[in-house]
Amino acid sequence: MNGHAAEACAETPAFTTPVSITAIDAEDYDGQLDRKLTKLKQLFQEFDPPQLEVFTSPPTHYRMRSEFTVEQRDGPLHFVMFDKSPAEETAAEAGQEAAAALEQEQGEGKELEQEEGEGEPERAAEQQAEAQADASTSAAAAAEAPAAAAVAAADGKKGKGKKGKGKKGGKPKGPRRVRVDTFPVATKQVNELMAVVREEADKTPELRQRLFQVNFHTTLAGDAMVTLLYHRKLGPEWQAAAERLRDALAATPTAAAAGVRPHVIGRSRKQKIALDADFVLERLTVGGRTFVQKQVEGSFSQPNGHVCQHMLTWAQDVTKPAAASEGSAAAAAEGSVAAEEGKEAAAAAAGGGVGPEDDLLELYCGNGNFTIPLSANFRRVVATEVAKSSVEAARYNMEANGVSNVFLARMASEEFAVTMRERGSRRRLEGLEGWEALRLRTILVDPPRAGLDDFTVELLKEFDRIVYISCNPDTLCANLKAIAPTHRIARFAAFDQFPYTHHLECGVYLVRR
Ligand SMILES: C[S@@+](CC[C@H](N)C(=O)[O-])C[C@H]1O[C@@H](n2cnc3c(N)ncnc32)[C@H](O)[C@@H]1O
Repeated sequence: MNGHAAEACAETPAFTTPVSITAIDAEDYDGQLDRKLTKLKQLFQEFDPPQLEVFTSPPTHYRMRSEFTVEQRDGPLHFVMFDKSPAEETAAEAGQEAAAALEQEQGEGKELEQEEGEGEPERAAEQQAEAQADASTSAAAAAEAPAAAAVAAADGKKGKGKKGKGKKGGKPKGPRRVRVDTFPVATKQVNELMAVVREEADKTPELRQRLFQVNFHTTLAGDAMVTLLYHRKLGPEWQAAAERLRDALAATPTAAAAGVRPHVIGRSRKQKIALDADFVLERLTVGGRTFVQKQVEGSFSQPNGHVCQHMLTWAQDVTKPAAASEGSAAAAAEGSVAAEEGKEAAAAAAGGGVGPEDDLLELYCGNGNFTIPLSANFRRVVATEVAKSSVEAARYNMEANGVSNVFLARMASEEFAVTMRERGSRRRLEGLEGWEALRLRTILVDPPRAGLDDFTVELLKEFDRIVYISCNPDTLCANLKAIAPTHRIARFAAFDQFPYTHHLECGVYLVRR
C-alpha cells in the first residue's frame, strides 16, 4: 500500500511539536510568528523558493471553533483544557491517544448517518480517508485545545490498557488540567456563549447531567452553533432545557446584534438532536466579493476565518488567468506583511499563468471553500472530496453562490488519481461529460496533515501548475522532494492560521520547469 508523506525533511525541527495554548502572550504575536517563519524558511531552502508572502492573524480572538471538556466533579461546572508544554511530550502523547479514542467514539455515532448498503470496494478506502479527515479536522485543534483528551480519560471506556502509561515513579504525568473561564484565542462570540452555557448548565440538571464536552462553532457573520456531548441518552426533558438554553444564547451580544439564534445540538452515543440546524452559515470576502459558506457540525472547516480569507484571496490570485504578476502585489498588500516581497514573488511567477480555456482539478475540496471563489478563474472545475457531509455542503454552497461550472465527485483522492491515469470510467464520475476534452493543466490540493499519498503525488507531476495548500510544512516538504525535479516554486506563502502553536499553514504555487 502506498504511504503518506509522514517523514519530515531531515534535520529540521518538526512543526508538529505540541505547544501550550492556554497561556498566550499577545504582545509576542510578531515574535512567535517570526520564529515559525525562520524555521519554515530553513525547512524549504533546499527548494530555492521565491520571497515568502506572509499573512498574519489577529493576535487574539481569531479561532472560530473551540472544544472544552466539562469538569463538574467538585461542585460548580466549569470548562477545562489540557495544557501541553514542549517539555510535556509524554503527556502530549497520552492526550493524543485519548483524543483519538474520542474520534473513534464519535465515529461510532456517525455510523448512523452513513448510507446503508454502500458495499462497493471503494467504501473501505473512503472510510479510512474519512477517519483521516476527521483526525485532520481535530489535529490542529488538538494542539490548541486538546480538551477531547479528558473525555476518553474521564470516561475510561476507551484505551483503558494505555492509561497506566503516563505514570512513572508514582508521579502522574499528563497534560495539566487548566480551568478556562475565558479563552482569548477563541472569538469574542465563543467567549460570550461559553459564559451562558456554563451558567445555564450549572443550574439546570437536564443540561448538566453527564455532560462531558461542549463544542462551540462561530462565524465572522455572527451565526453560531453549540454542541453538548453526553454520556447518557437524551430525551424530551433535555430538548426542553436545550430550547431554553438556545433563547439565552440568542440574547448574547454578538448573536443579538447579528439577529441570529445559535443552534444547539445534543450528542450522545449513536444519538444526535439538532435544534433548528446542524450547520452555520459563514460569509467570507474574497477578492472584493462575499461568498456564503455552509459549515456543518463535525465536518472540516478552516478554523481561522480571517486568515482563511487571505488564503482564498491568495489562491484566487495565483490562478488568475494570465495576470498573476499584477494580482500578487494586491494579495501581498492585503496581508499585513510583505508587499515588497509579494512583488518579487510576482516576478518569479511570471510565465506560469492560467489560460482562459483552462480547467481546474481540485482534490480535498471539503465544503467548496477554495472551489467556489476559484471557479471564476476557470472554464470548468472538477472537484473531489471523500467526506459525505462535506460533499453535501459543497453542493449547497455552489448553489447558494450561483456557481454552475463545477463537477463534484465524492471520491478519495487516491481513487481519483488511479482513475485519471487509467482514463477509466467509474460510477462516481458519471455525469462528467466531455471528460476527454477537459484541459486539466492546473491542480489544487489541500490534504489533511498526513500530506499526499504516492498515487496523488504522481498525479500532481502530470500538471503544469500546482497549487498546494498545506497545514503541515513537514509533510508538504516531504511531498515537494518528489515534485521538485519537475516543478519549481513560483509563489510561496505562509498563513498564520494557528498563532502561538507550532502549526503553520502554507501555500505553494509550482510551475513546470
Ligand atoms: C485540510 S481539509 C481541506 C478542505 C477544504 N479544502 C477547505 O479549505 O476547507 C482536507 C479535506 O480532505 C478530505 N480528505 C481527507 N482524506 C481524503 C482522501 N483520501 N481523499 C479525498 N479527500 C480526503 C477531508 O474530508 C477534508 O475535507
